[in-house]
Amino acid sequence: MANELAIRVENASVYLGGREIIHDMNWRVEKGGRCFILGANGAGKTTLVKTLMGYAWPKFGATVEVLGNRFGRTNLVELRKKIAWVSPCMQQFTETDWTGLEMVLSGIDGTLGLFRKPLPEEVDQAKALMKRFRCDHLADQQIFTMSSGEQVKILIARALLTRPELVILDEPSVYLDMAGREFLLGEIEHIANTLPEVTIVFITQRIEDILPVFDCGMILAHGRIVSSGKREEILDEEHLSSAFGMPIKLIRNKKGRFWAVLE
Ligand SMILES: Nc1ncnc2c1ncn2[C@@H]1O[C@H](COP(=O)(O)OP(=O)(O)OP(=O)(O)O)[C@@H](O)[C@H]1O
Repeated sequence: MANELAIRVENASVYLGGREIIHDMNWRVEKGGRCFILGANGAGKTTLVKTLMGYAWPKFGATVEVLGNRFGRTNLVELRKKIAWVSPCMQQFTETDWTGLEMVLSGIDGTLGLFRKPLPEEVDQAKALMKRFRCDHLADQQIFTMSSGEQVKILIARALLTRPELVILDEPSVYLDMAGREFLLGEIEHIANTLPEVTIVFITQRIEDILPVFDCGMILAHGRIVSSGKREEILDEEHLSSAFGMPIKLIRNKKGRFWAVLE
């Protein structure tokens, strides 16, 4: 029997501002999969995520199915509660007087903001997650006063509070310094190793961020999948040089991570 799918996208072309941004995309991710999307600026990564969230729609004739829910026949508000999307662009919603703890707690109902009094056990869970991501000292600090890296940690803690079935990490390390990034990647690896039932999509423009636990993926360029499949097969110099439009050499470290250097 075929494995169940968490994501099924077929014949999807997405237009924004009158321009075709995603071109006739076909993509599948199995439930419990750990999948990466690598692409340069403007490749279409965020547009693809917006399509999965139902914020952007492909033209007629496409199929988008997420966690078994076929778009056009499903309640997107309910579906979004099962998806944790962590994106630096969410920070535009954080310019408020919410504190770190309130922001994390808003994850309970998948809303940006608190619309009910949380239960004591929900507060405990939120505090435990903040501790795990080393941002518990930010509980009473207003979000807009935090650094970008601190905000990202808060957003990740918030995302996990929803107990999601699908986690989309949209360039989560982009604002972090080197130590912060390595800490975050370690936590992501831990999540990937301890929550086998959760599907994780990791989006990045940095090759070195793709941990070996993300064993399959795609390289996206100009709204098209230029290669997809097993991590080891597609992260090669030829594919990467073509996707980023420059000659790239790869160095592989002992833990199986790749580092790009210019030729
Ligand atoms: N609302 C919009 N209207 C018109 N064009 C858009 C819109 N949103 C995105 N685009 C264009 O679509 C292309 C892909 O953008 P997208 O944000 O999906 O790329 P990305 O891979 O996420 O890039 P980055 O790594 O820079 O965030 C870009 O050329 C962008 O200008």
